[in-house]
Amino acid sequence: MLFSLTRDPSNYRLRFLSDVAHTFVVPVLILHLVFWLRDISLPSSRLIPLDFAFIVGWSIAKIRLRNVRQNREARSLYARQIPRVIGKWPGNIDVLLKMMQAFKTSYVADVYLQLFIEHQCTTLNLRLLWQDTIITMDQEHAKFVLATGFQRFWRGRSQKERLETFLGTGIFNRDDEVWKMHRTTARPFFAHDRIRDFQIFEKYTAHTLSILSTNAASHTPCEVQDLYARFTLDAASEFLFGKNLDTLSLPFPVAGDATMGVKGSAMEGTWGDFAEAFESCQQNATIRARIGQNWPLFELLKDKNQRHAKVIHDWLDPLVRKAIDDRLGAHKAGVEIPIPEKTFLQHLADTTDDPIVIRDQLLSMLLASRDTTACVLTYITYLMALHPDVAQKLRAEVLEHCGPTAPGTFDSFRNMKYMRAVINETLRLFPPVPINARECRREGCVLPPSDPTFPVADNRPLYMPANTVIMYFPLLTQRNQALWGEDADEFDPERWIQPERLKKFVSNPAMFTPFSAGPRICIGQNYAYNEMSYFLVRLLQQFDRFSLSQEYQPQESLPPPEWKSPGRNGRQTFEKVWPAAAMTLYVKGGVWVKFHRAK
Ligand code: HEM
Repeated sequence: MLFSLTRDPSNYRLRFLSDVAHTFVVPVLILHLVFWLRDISLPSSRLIPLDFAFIVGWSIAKIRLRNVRQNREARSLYARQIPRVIGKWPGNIDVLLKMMQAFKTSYVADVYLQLFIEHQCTTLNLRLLWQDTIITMDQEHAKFVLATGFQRFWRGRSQKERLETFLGTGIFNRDDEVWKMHRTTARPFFAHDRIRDFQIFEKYTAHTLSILSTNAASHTPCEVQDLYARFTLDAASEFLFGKNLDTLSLPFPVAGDATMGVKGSAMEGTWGDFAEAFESCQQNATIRARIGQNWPLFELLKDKNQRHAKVIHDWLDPLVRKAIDDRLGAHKAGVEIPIPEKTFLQHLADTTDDPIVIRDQLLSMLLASRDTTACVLTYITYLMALHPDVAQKLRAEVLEHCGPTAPGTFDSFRNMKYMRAVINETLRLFPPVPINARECRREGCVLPPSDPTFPVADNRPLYMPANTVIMYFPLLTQRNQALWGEDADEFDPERWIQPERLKKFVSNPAMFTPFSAGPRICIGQNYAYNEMSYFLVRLLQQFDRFSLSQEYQPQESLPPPEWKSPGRNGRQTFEKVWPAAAMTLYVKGGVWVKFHRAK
């Protein structure tokens, strides 16, 4: 009974208390039972230290036993253990503290990259607080987890616990049958003819560009991360539930007056409340992941996502209620809307009566469509500001295929090779999901041979323990010099065009997986390419230069000087913004950019 209750991800406190009981209470009970059976009685001055010593001894024995079991299983599979980080303090507490400190100022994912370099391997066991936690930047291991060994992994309990209050039963937070049900429901809405209708993109692109034009006329910079998040949210909300949330009409952060929000700029009003809640939930989920499975210790009395989840639910619940009422009304009147004319929300309301399931699925879709696409557009704008030659070349291609006023079409996107190259190169350097995780199911397994990043002396494959989290890093794999060449950190769209360089990726597609891979590959990939291409065509028809306005960035969002100190390498030595990750990639403090109208 208790076991099944602790398996429900919303009972994370109970699960944590049960773990605590197993560690501290069970050994003491056993010890006292032995004393009682043997009729031994000790004064508490001796009993308490004895209890303590027994708990320590019990825990050490459990860890040793686990090691023995894992070694035995690894041997039986002709595999070896994943190399382990060995800190100076028990439980690698020193490593954990060092990592937590480094997270505050380090370049995105650099904490992990340094560990890989130090240990000269692409897959490592952090063993933080005696818990196995595998990290990998190995493209072969990530491919196995996501695709070829898909059946052996799932999102697992720890990920669901972290996200339950925020994403609940939505597609990102479920496995097996519920996940399949969500995917089957969503798939028809991403069919070719649905996503080739660009009217919605036109409407919200026009609104976004009118805002940019007003700012450009007064030479005022714009905070693009916030602007693009509104563009993608408004477009997605109309696409998914036929309703304009109209966040593009709400007040914007003011240049020179903006302060730091949870991720980007702080905003006010109802949009500010929603954005703050949305971003806080993502931030909390990331902090929980860093702490590991003992995070409930810090939230025993208060779930830090509860308040934020309520703000988000208050936004979505009326929409869900209306969809269910409309469906009931239509049913009574004997009206049946054909599937091609239904919105995703109407379709969801037809498949279930449960408002919570509908809301959770909507929320997952909004998260998927807003932050990811906005992230790519933000980084494209940033990179065009750093590389005016790329902006010029892209603009020339846009004018060649669409002229100065015609909208982009599906066929023109297919022919705009440079556009695709710029988008892919941005996705390579700044994948919107830069870090992700899965959990090995109840049986351990063997990972395939490592990629060629580091020489490996022992040829035996690595053993992946059961019920263990594995974190993988598309951002590190996609910047790995061993796979991409020495210029892996440079922004160079030509690598997607020059046949010799493109060959690398064509013969080894697992080195580029911004949309993930395998059965859970992104369902909105084509929608996203279309939306980004559509927007870029319109943007470049009107604007030809973009300049960063770093003087408007909040001071604490500027890249820290130590990124340029000797011994540092990679993009951090020349980055002009602070990329950071909280479920999705973003720019700390947002990006202030001046747009220059084409003559
Ligand atoms: C540049 C834009 C995008 C990128 C880079 C991206 C990336 C990803 C990635 C990496 C995953 C896998 C996450 C995981 O398994 O943990 C994913 C899943 C998903 N994406 Fe996207 N995405 C983008 C845009 C979109 C859009 C626009 C939509 C919908 C409107 C969407 C809908 C989804 C859904 C529903 C899933 C869950 C699939 C499943 O679990 O079966 N994505 N996306």
